Amino acid sequence: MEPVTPPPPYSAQPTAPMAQLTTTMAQSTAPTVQTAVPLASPPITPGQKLEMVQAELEVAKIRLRQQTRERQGLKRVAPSRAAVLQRLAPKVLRQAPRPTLERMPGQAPELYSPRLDQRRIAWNMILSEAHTPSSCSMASLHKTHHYGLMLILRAVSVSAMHSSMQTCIAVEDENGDHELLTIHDFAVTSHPSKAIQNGSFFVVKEPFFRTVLDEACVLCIDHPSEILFLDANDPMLPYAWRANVIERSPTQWEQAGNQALKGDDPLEAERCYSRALATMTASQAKDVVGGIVHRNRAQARLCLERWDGAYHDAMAGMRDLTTTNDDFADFQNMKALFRAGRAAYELGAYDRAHSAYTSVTKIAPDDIDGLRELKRTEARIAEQLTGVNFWAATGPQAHGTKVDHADFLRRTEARQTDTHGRGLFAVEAIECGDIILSEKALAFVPSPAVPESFHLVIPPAATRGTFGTQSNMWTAVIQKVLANPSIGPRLLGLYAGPNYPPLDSLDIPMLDGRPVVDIFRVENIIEYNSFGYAHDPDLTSFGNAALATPGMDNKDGSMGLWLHASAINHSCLYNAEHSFIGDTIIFRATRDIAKDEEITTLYKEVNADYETRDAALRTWGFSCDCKLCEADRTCPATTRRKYLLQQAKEVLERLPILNATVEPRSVVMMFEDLLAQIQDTYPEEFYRGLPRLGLITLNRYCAFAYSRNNPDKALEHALAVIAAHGYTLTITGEDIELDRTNAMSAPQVVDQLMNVSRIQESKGQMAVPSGFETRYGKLREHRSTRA
Ligand SMILES: C[S@@+](CC[C@H](N)C(=O)[O-])C[C@H]1O[C@@H](n2cnc3c(N)ncnc32)[C@H](O)[C@@H]1O
Repeated sequence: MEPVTPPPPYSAQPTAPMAQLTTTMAQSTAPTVQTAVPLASPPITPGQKLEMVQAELEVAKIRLRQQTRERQGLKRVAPSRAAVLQRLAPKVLRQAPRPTLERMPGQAPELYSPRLDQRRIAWNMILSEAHTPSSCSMASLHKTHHYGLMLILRAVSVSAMHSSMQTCIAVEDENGDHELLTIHDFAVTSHPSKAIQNGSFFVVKEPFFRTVLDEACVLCIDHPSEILFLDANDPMLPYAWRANVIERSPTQWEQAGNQALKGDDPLEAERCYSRALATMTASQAKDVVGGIVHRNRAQARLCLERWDGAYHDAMAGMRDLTTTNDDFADFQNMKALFRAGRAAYELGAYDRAHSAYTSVTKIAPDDIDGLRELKRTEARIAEQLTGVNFWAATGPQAHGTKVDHADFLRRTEARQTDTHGRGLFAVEAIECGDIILSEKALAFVPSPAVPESFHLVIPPAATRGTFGTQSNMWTAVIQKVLANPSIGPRLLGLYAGPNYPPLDSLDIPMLDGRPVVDIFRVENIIEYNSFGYAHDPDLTSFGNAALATPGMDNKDGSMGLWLHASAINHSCLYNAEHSFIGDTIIFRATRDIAKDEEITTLYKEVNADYETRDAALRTWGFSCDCKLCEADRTCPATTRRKYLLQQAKEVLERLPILNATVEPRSVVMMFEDLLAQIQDTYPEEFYRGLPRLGLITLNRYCAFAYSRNNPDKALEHALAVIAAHGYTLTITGEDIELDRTNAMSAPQVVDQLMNVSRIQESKGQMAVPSGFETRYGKLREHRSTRA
């Protein structure tokens, strides 16, 4: 079978030995950056980081282009083994402690992200040109190299760290040609030894070289499915390499698996159990010993968080009770059911978990563990219908990073929109303030433990680099989907940017027993769909901000990917606002939402200046067509407003100096004058009923300035802040009505509403506590609950 889309890096004409490949394509892997900053240096701001990232990107690309020109079309001369090992040596020496590539249960995500040498500001990696994974099985490939072909290689060194996300190792082929091989860490994670050992054998499917900055060319593997490890006695190996290993019996493999499981090595245990099953006949696999091996492999897979496989193994490990009726068989089935229940629970398949635990309680009605798990699962099933009250009794802070609650998604569904791709729609009316949905992340990564250091991943053709938490997210998502291919259809159904049209089939194909995942598509999915935790806890409307790191931008701070919520499109006049509790995202309605109305949210804080706002949204590949953007685009005064807003910004920056040198009253008068001019740039025919964002900041300042000695003026400016957010406040006698149709909720609105209430109280007009105050009280910490 030929690959559907020929990957660009392959040379068109395969030749014989590895040594004769030519370098025709500019593929690159940069060396790790040597920029050293002393440990005690002050923290680097996101802005400075971005500058460094851009500078590095430019330097790397210039050097790369130059070297590519020099090498274009050159016949490759195979380096000697000594030369290859010499190239590898410095990497081995400077190697930082390798991460544990497989995350163990209960281990916090940051512990398995690569630990960084703190003296380095960045570990960078320039990617290959994006290409699809090989779609060929081993049996369909010829035993040599390049497109349609494969290489069989032997490692001749220990592996070293090539970049923050790549391993490299010296290899040889059966002709005795030597090369350096770089492997994306994703591809190594499922290898039993967790790193490639000296002397190990493997097949590389459709291999290619890429040019690197400091070391001629290297063979490279990006997609995890393109490397397959072979046993020492595999018949595919050249005769001279093959070891005379005596094959173990199924029972011996099973015992080796048990030993590994006891020794806390679930990866090796899984490999041994798989070998035990592979060496059994079909009928053996179904009998008692086969059942034991399946159940044990289920346990190993639970430890590896391979829930899909764990569930199937556990179910395969069930003994048929119609033919056997003894206590031991019951005991074995309870084991299988507990394992199936746990795997299903972790996958969020609560109906399957419920059925497993119900069966447990049928076998042993008084089993405490069975009853507890059944109750827990029933609570999750109820939450899917009713939602979760995260604030009940203990409050949001009580939930850890990994929230043990079910998703609440039934009020919304994804549908096709006319112009924005898929969108999320309400299937029932939702009241202002109500929870629209809550969802656990497919993958969640907290901000790096060492914020001063960061990964930098640079696709060579792109103008953007990926850094910070986002590169850790990439690893987390790939690991999750490799371990649980059943997630594939929901993940691959997400928008992946303009270069990745929707797939015909969303199932993850299996080839040679391994899931085939296109890591470049997944990287784009993360880029377009993940949410970053707000970096300013003060701007977080509700939920806990513990995972947000002040001073970090989204790419550096905690972030996650939510499959259902990813269908939500942007609108500056949004009707939903999100926050986070642990790894759960929660959307609430900021106004009443009608049945069948589209749910929209803010992708980026809305800037009063249209050009700035539009530029930010264009990074997602669109221009917003909400009424506010439409007004800003067509209103002739938008340019003048930009000029005035710049003036206001400059004045505000000079505020401390002004306050010290000028009579405060004159500053306020200057602001009022500017406000009047900005107000003129919002003609009523364009902005009726819409927010006027350029009026917010200065009105807030004036409301504050007047709050001590001029309650009427303070009230006027407080009401102006509320109106500038798009709220229409109508006061008729004692009735106050707030029209939220085009409003933008914000903590400042809550502040100003409370200001209004205070001012009225000071004027002797006592407000009757209602709504917000009866629900949340008057305490300042509750200001975070939005209007
Ligand atoms: C997280 S996805 C949202 C779901 C997406 N529409 C889909 O089809 O799956 C983000 C992408 O949706 C599109 N999008 C979101 N809001 C939009 C808007 N207001 N106008 C046009 N496209 C929008 C953009 O292509 C953006 O990169």
